[in-house]
Amino acid sequence: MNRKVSWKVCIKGVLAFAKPYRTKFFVAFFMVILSTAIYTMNPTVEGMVTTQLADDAAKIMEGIPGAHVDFQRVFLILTLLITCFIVRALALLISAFFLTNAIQHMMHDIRGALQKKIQKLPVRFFDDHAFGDVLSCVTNDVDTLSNALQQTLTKVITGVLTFILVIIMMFRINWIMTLLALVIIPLTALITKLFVGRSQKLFDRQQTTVGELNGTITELYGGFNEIIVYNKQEDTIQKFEDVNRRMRDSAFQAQFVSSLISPCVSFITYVTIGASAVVGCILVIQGTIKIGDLQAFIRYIWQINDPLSQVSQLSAQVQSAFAALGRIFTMLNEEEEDQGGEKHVAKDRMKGTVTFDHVQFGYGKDLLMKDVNMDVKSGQMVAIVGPTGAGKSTLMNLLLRFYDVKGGSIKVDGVDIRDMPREELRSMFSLVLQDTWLFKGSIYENIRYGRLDARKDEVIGAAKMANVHHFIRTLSHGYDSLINEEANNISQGEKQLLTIARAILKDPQILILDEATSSVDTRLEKMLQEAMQRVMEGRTSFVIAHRLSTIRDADLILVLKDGDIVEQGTHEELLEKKGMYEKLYHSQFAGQNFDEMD
Ligand SMILES: Nc1ncnc2c1ncn2[C@@H]1O[C@H](COP(=O)(O)OP(=O)(O)OP(=O)(O)O)[C@@H](O)[C@H]1O
Repeated sequence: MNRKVSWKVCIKGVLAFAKPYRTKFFVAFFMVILSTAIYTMNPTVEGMVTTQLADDAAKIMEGIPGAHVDFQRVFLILTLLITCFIVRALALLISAFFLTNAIQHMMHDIRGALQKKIQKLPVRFFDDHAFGDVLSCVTNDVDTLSNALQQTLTKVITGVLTFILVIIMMFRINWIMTLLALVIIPLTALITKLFVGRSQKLFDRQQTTVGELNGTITELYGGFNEIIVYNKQEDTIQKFEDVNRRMRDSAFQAQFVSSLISPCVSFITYVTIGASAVVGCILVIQGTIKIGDLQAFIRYIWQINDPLSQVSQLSAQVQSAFAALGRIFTMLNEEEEDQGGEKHVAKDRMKGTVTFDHVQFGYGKDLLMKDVNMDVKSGQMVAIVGPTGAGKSTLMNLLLRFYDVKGGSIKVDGVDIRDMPREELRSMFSLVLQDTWLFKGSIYENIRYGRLDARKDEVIGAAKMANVHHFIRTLSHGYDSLINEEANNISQGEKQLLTIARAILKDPQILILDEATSSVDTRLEKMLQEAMQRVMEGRTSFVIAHRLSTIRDADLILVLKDGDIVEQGTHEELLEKKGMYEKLYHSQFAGQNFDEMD
């Protein structure tokens, strides 16, 4: 997902999420500043001890009467030093607590906002956004942002502050030595630029190989059974080995080149320290600076080296954090599905009549449906047949207002569905699809999803009507048996029976059924047929049909081809017409399904 909103929007957005926790952020950053200030003070205080001891020793050596080591002053400075350490440790602790607390609350809010947003997105959003992309936005991108705020932000603030304070402290000691030591900055920058440029390319290659490795693993594990059946284990190992080897080589090169930065920067630092020590010693001998100042100065060179050596790593983290920020706020600024009109259908007038009036529709610029008309009375059963890609699912997508018509209108109980609140429209429907959706939870919860306020006896009643009660009873935990995340611990037909029970429980005015294909055994197929007959009783139903048995009794059969209804009528009427339906009908005796026909 690419960023479609400006940085201004992103920054404003992130600040809005941070606002409720501003006091915590303020305390955390104040503590970070305090700890950095103490950190840069330490070398000077340590230097004071050395200077004191050196001065006292010199006086004793010179034999000055009364000369002695001033332990009282030494202890005073050491106490100051220890106090600094304690205060710094406390400041770091407090800042970590408040920062983590504020950031995790903020991430919780961002994840919640993303989830709310996804629920409000129009179905068409998922036509051009991969599911993986959306998933990665809610998980990976929020994680990247969290890490960036948690670690990178503190490191950047500490680094910049340390850099400024250390330079001030160095100038305070001696400006000549400082100018000499500052050579370290352009040299480090040069080395970093040189290596980062190279390692960035290698890291990109490593990332691409990681993507390939993921793809290969998904493909291989996803097709586990097929691979075994086709005896392709050896090929599989070979294929994996190939990507794995490339992964090893690219990871090695990337890591090796980037690991060179640190020793090179350290080398420059050592040379600078050596040079500073020589100049420093001369200045100490001349009496321009104290010995403790020299010691402090060398410690400062180390302190300045720290943020410098982290620049490349930090800049990569900052870049990926900004990329994540861009994706998050692009998602949060996506256009939501409008909630529909204000026209309500009174509860007692909800009958489930459906009219398509000169409907035109296309997913893109071209029209798939040019002129679709139908009139379905309350309680009628409508069968929809046609070859694959004819537009059967599209017809249902329009009825549920997943997409809006481009011409004409669709009316439910006499009201144009665009004038109805979407929620009200959808509350009139139940869906039973081939591609069943069950969630991780008990069977009871899965059926009750149809109507959350249903009593236990109503859930059991629905299961009985759906022919699935007996099956549930055979499970060791009955209605409390758990369905796992992939719902692969029960069969396809049983899953569909459960979704029928869910649909029955909802007691909708209109039902959309995608008839099961031949993937279930004869016994289950019979149970499914029975259950479907029961759920259809007394309500308007649309059945995307694949077999004859369902079609014969339908009140209306719609024959679709290339998006349009080419024939409609009852089974007998359509047979008499001797048109496409008759052709499809006879082809079924030859063993084909309707949707396999052209
Ligand atoms: N989200 C979409 N975006 C673009 N085109 C789509 C989309 N969904 C379906 N189509 C296209 O619209 C046409 C009708 O598809 P539809 O899924 O309605 O057919 P169908 O009759 O239900 O087919 P099947 O029996 O295979 O499920 C097809 O050409 C399909 O490729």
